[in-house]
Amino acid sequence: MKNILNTINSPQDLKGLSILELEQLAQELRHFIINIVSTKEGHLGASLGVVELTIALHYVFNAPKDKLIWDVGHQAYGHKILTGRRENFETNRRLNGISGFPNIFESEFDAFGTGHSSTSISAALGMAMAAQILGNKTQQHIAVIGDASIASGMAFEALNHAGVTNANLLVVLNDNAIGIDPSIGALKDYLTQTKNGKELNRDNIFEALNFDYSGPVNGHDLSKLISELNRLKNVEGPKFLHIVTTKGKGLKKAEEDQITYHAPGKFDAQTGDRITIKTENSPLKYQDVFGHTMIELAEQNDKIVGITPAMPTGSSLKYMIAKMPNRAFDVGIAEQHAVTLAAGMAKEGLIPFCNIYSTFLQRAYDQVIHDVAIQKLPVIFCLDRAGLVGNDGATHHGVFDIAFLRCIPNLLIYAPMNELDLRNIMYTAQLGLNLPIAIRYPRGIGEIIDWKQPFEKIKMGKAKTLKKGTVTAVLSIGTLGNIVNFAVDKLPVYKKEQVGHYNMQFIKPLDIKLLHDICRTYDTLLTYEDGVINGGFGSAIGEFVLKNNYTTKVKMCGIGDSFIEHGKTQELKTLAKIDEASILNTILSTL
Ligand SMILES: Cc1ncc(C[n+]2csc(CCOP(=O)(O)OP(=O)(O)O)c2C)c(N)n1
Ligand SMILES: CC(=O)[C@@H](O)[C@H](O)COP(=O)(O)O
Ligand SMILES: [Mg+2]
Repeated sequence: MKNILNTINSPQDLKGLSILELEQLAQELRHFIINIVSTKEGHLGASLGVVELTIALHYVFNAPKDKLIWDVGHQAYGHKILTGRRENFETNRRLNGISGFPNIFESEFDAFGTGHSSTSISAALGMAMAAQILGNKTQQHIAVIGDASIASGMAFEALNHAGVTNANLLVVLNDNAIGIDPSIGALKDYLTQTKNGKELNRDNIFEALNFDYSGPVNGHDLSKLISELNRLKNVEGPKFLHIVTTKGKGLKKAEEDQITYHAPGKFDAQTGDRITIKTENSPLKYQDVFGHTMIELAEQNDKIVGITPAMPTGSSLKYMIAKMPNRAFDVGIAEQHAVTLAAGMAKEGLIPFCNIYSTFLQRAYDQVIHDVAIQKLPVIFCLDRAGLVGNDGATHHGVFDIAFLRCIPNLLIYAPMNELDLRNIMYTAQLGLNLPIAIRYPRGIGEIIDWKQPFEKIKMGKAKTLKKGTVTAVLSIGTLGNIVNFAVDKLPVYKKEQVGHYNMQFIKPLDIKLLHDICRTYDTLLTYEDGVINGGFGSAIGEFVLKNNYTTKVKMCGIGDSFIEHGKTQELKTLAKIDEASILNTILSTL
């Protein structure tokens, strides 16, 4: 049989195909995605689930003239492959390769950049309203959003607004009943009832919001999808199509274990078996240290509760959710709610550990200030994925948190250098700090195999002197300090004596006494952080030096004033000059 996928270089090439040919194309597209993701890694289940939808949308609509927006964008692999990126799809998420998410700089077919969830309806509505204002009557606007993403506040805000406009907007709800972890909440229950034909005499929620609702439609039935999309194309105003799909469709293992196969790493393309590297006698991931320590602490202190907005597996709060379901909560993709929920609990005397990926906390900035910090509520924020996260790229790096949190009064900020520090700060925080604290730690494995040591209390605002010197002091924050240690070790002996290294631990409050000593001793301070230097930890040190009229030189090292793209974390560290070799060179340049 002739391969059809190889003949599709743009959606125009789909237009003349029969339904049978489109169905063949769907199978080829699935295999193509499976083959590449099995070796190059990336998000799998979501793209497999929307293969038919992707083909149907590109068959019925005319992108790039019509605007197609993929919420989160982790399901857009099929879209990328059909829109001229088949040949370089194997560079997906790699350094200098294509992005794992839609990106307006990559292709005119990517109508809007995504990565963080629940933005698609607002963006599509904005485009639809722009089209009206600009007198463009023929352009179509489609937002494709998942069942977990539509439950987020931003999506509700957009639906609420769209319903009182006559904008030409189509929202396609791709309902597979799962996010990364199973979807949660009353809306999920409602959707389940709708799918089962049991709406229990309720009005349809989406019709109540003034959308023209249709569905549920089997999202793997190409002819049904095409005929429904063709009908909706000619309906005026906001429209809502509810489709039902299976995440991971077409790969048995991915259908059976949808959580793991959201982004499974390398696997055998035929059997679906994951290729895991044996990790015996290697350190755990920071996430697992967090997850197990939560249980340990919660067993000792019954005031402790855990909160995650939709990342129980990623954050490892899943262990506590499984063991203590009444004290650990997945609240769905709801970062703002997660923060204020934690504030409410803290106000009533509970000790909430609110675990949020650094990048997703950006969503809840006002809540951190308005609901937590102003009221000095002792919420313990565990900011997972702080620093460079690697292949997810610019939308996901946790590089802004130090800069955007440092300016908030009443908030303590701490970065552990290793697992023991992480455990000890978690222990210390739950003893009672009377202030909120943000604990930032990176994605991935740590440094220490024997991490389960007895807890020790950490002194607030105290840095650790790792090594004394005479000429240059390196001031580091977090796990980057380990790389600085390696770099310092590589210095020639007579130069090594000149270099001091301080693990500052607290970005706020700074260890002022030690900083005075350091400024009196050294000619140059080198600050190292895995976050932006504009406004970050280095800026804090620079401000200290300026305020106290020291003449000490300060060189700030970290992420500069540009977005870091995708690639292996190690590659990105090298680009940002926060890898061992660059640190060594920078230190040498100051001696
Ligand atoms: C604001 C935000 N919070 C969390 C995430 C992490 N995240 C990525 S995909 C996803 C689940 C999305 O589920 P759904 O919308 O149902 O799409 P599906 O994967 O099922 O296609 C989550 C929680 C994110 N990208 N953005
Ligand atoms: C699309 C998305 O936002 C998530 O799937 C994210 O890629 C998860 O990142 P981790 O792999 O670091 O949990
Ligand atoms: Mg889903």
